[in-house]
Amino acid sequence: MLKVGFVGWRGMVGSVLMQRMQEDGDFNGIEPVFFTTSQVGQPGPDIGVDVPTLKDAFVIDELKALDVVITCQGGDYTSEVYADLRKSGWQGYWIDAASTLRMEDEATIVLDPVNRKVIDDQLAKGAKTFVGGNCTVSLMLMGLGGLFEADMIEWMTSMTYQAASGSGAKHMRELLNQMGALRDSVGNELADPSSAILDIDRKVTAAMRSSEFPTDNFAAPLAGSLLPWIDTKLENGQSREEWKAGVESNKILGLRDNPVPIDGLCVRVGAMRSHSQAFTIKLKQDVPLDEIEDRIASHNDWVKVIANDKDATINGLTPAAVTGTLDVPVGRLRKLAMGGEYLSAFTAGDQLLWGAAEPLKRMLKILREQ
Ligand SMILES: NC(=O)C1=CN([C@@H]2O[C@H](COP(=O)(O)OP(=O)(O)OC[C@H]3O[C@@H](n4cnc5c(N)ncnc54)[C@H](OP(=O)(O)O)[C@@H]3O)[C@@H](O)[C@H]2O)C=CC1
Ligand SMILES: N[C@@H](CC(=O)OP(=O)(O)O)C(=O)O
Repeated sequence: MLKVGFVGWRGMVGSVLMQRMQEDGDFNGIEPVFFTTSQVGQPGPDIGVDVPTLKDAFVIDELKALDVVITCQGGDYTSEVYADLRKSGWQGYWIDAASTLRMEDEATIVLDPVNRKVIDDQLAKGAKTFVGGNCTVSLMLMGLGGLFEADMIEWMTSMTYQAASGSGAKHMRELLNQMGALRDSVGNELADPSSAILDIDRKVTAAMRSSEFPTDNFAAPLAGSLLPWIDTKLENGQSREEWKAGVESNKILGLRDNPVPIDGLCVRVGAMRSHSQAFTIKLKQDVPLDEIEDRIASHNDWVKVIANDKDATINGLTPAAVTGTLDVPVGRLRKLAMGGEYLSAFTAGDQLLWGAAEPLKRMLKILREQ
């Protein structure tokens, strides 16, 4: 029976992983061991079977006893522990949600509905380190996998609309507090249907710009606004989040020698949980729209083509519609005015599921099936 250690199980990604593993009975047939960086000796989570008390996630000898480590603890933890654990001679499987190791040669980025063959090839070569991809990258590939599989894309841009949850729990709370502060700043005016909208607008803008407005986490107003920068700046002017689109997608697809150029702008918006993206896709050829729709829809069990009309779009192609589901709707599919080789598309998906927890959960399953 595989002895599997879980680190970071009570964080946002980790909690979703626990929930999904319980739903699918994934704790049956493994020996789970739970770790912590802050609560050593406290009871482990309730997963329906007895588990030992929490172990210290920094003790290499405890980790060495495991066949598999799954960590959703974050990049700092990976940086602190991974190299020492490997140096100690540990030959187990490391499955990680953090970005730290993604572009390392020894790491395979996992998204098995898209790159099962790459994963199997790496396993056959003895690979032991498997990392989930960036959330927007994984969701883009789940949505457009059919076009990549058919080698139809010459280049593409991805313009993202990323939810507060991508930054963590504290940011989700801050977004709600910002929304509440804006609403409270005009409570009296909203109660009076005859109050002037320009007065409401002026007061809301003043509240947003006030030093009292809660911005400790985002460093700027997000509610009622947006933030066109995510993560740190690279020398070429890209944000790190934008850089990941090209390098991670091509690594996932195994296209290192002949990469598809993918670039765009990453924007934080006031959605709670679920990222959206708008794509401009330059096709290699002018392919009819119905063939494009068929290829997208038939790629995997979760992608759904949404008809390019208003009702279907606003009911099925939004963060509100997809949050908490594994669905990856793709819509707004139409040829752009630039010509028949230019395609637009829009997708939304729950970044805590396909964007984070689900690929890790499925990687553990792949290891168990070996
Ligand atoms: N958020 C996202 O959408 C995505 C995140 N990732 C990556 O996954 C990793 C983890 O991210 P995320 O889950 O957002 O991180 P969280 O901040 O939610 O959790 C990380 C750790 O914080 C500790 N912690 C401290 N206080 C609390 C509390 N009150 N409740 C829960 N946990 C607490 C826990 O460790 P302990 O029990 O040891 O104290 C927990 O494991 C990161 O590397 C991130 O980049 C990847 C894709 C998407
Ligand atoms: N950066 C993503 C979330 C995330 O954690 O990404 P990564 O796993 O690539 O660090 C966001 O802010 O929405």
